Amino acid sequence: MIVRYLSWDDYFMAIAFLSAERSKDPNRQVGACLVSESGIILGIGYNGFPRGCSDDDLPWAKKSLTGNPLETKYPYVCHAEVNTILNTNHASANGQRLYVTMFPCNECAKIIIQSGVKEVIYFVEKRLDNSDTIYAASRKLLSMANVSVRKHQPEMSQILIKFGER
Ligand SMILES: O=c1[nH]c(=O)n([C@H]2C[C@H](O)[C@@H](COP(=O)(O)O)O2)cc1CO
Ligand SMILES: [Zn+2]
Repeated sequence: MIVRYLSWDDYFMAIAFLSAERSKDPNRQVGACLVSESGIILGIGYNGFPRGCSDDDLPWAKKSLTGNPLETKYPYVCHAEVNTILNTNHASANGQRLYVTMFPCNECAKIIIQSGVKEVIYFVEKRLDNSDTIYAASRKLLSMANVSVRKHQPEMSQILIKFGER
């Protein structure tokens, strides 16, 4: 019998996808998975409001009806990459890889670089509104800091998880 098993890249990207499912952002769920050089998972995260800051008290809106930016999610939300790096359950080590469902913004790129991540593997490059500068700056910083960047090439087109007896 041939066993169908996941490649390492599909495995870690699938974990980033699964983690994204935890996000309460109604417009965009982002997930990430930080992996050591030897393939040990160091951290997992998704976009959400900071710990102790309730979704009941903060807005998920992209735009404010009154034009007040404090009535949108942007000043409050923690990006998936930042949560993942901060949630790491292990001392930092060389050669870390970060799997992300979406190409990181420039603010995340700074944190990725400073935390010692050596490679970013992303699934999609989404253009957010007026965001060209953000992604150009991100690419520039990652390249200057010698952080490799590559787009994930899935081997499996879908992974189905069924709860039940195995
Ligand atoms: O690098 C990122 N990582 C990340 O987690 N996000 C999150 C923050 C927001 O909750 C959401 C972006 O929302 P929107 O696409 O509606 O503007 O994605 C956004 C970026 C920007 O690329
Ligand atoms: Zn970001």
